[in-house]
Amino acid sequence: MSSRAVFLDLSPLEQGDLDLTPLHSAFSELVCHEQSTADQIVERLQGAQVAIVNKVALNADTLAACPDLKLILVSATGVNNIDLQAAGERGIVVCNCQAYGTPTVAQHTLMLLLALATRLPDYQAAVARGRWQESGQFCLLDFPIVELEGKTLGLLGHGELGSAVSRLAEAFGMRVLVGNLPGRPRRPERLDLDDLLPQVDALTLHCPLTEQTRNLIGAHELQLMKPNAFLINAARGGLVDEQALADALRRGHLGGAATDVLTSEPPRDDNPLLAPDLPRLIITPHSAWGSREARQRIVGQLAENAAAFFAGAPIRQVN
Ligand SMILES: NC(=O)C1=CN([C@@H]2O[C@H](COP(=O)(O)OP(=O)(O)OC[C@H]3O[C@@H](n4cnc5c(N)ncnc54)[C@H](O)[C@@H]3O)[C@@H](O)[C@H]2O)C=CC1
Ligand SMILES: O=C(O)C(=O)CO
Repeated sequence: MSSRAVFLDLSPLEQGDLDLTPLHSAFSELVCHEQSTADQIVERLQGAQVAIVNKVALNADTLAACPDLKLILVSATGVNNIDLQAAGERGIVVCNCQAYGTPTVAQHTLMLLLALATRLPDYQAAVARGRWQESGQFCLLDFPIVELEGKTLGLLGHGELGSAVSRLAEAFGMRVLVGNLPGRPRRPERLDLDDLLPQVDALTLHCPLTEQTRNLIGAHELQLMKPNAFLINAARGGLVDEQALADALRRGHLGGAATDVLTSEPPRDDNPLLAPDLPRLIITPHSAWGSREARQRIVGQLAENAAAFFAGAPIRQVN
């Protein structure tokens, strides 16, 4: 099989610091685009057997208009941007990258939890405003600090990243509880959401975005959480109802929230979580995965996935 591959959105992966040789060696021809808008996708994929995407959406109509396509390589773990069913119906194999950034994403998640517990953004802003010099004492303690040891962390998603976060949280002396997820077989050793939420001091999300997990955390779930609990989302924006979270923070219901992901990325200015008056909210720009080490592992996995597919034994196939 000839192997013409088109990478539709290389720019988030390649920041000028990677060795792309394995990727170029994996195909007879590789065309790379920095980014592709929705109306460029079909034209760019004409004659391509392989599409490589990170967050570009490949829906049923797009796939129908690309009859040569045999393989989609996702340069990420999350595959919610691909219509997996439509791909399967057309005999297109979809492979993702797995465990490529476990230390990087887990440290980011813990960083968000630590920043919430220690009120890092508030103290940093206070020092920048000159509050320390004015304080008349050696320290500034304007914002209550939470000790994590002995507190309970709830996990929704206990795969690669959830397990790594669990290990780090246990190293901080936290008790970890895992929740059952909609769309997955119920496991007796895990807690149903309504039982889990009132018990946790912090909740962190590490599951995929699917139709069943969309708005997993909405107004009802936020209300079940302790009024001083933390919510952390380094998985996918659609897992949390953003308006409900903004309302809860404004009411002072949560101790704080931190998110690395928003429902649409890049976000629009009218995203409810970008409102300037929201207290105790930390936002990072979907940067949790982005160490050079993690991005280089993605390059390696994309090349491995391509080689395995051409050898007739696909690996990391998700459909
Ligand atoms: N912010 C970032 O930079 C990154 C975000 N992610 C997100 O984190 C998510 C989790 O990544 P990993 O832990 O590596 O994945 P994983 O596949 O190892 O673990 C996923 C967890 O969710 C559960 N799960 C799987 N399919 C499900 C479904 N259909 N419905 C409900 N639950 C399901 C699994 O049981 C498992 O507990 C990814 O799907 C991705 O969306 C991943 C990497 C980087
Ligand atoms: O790997 C993922 O799912 C990410 O979101 C990073 O691209």
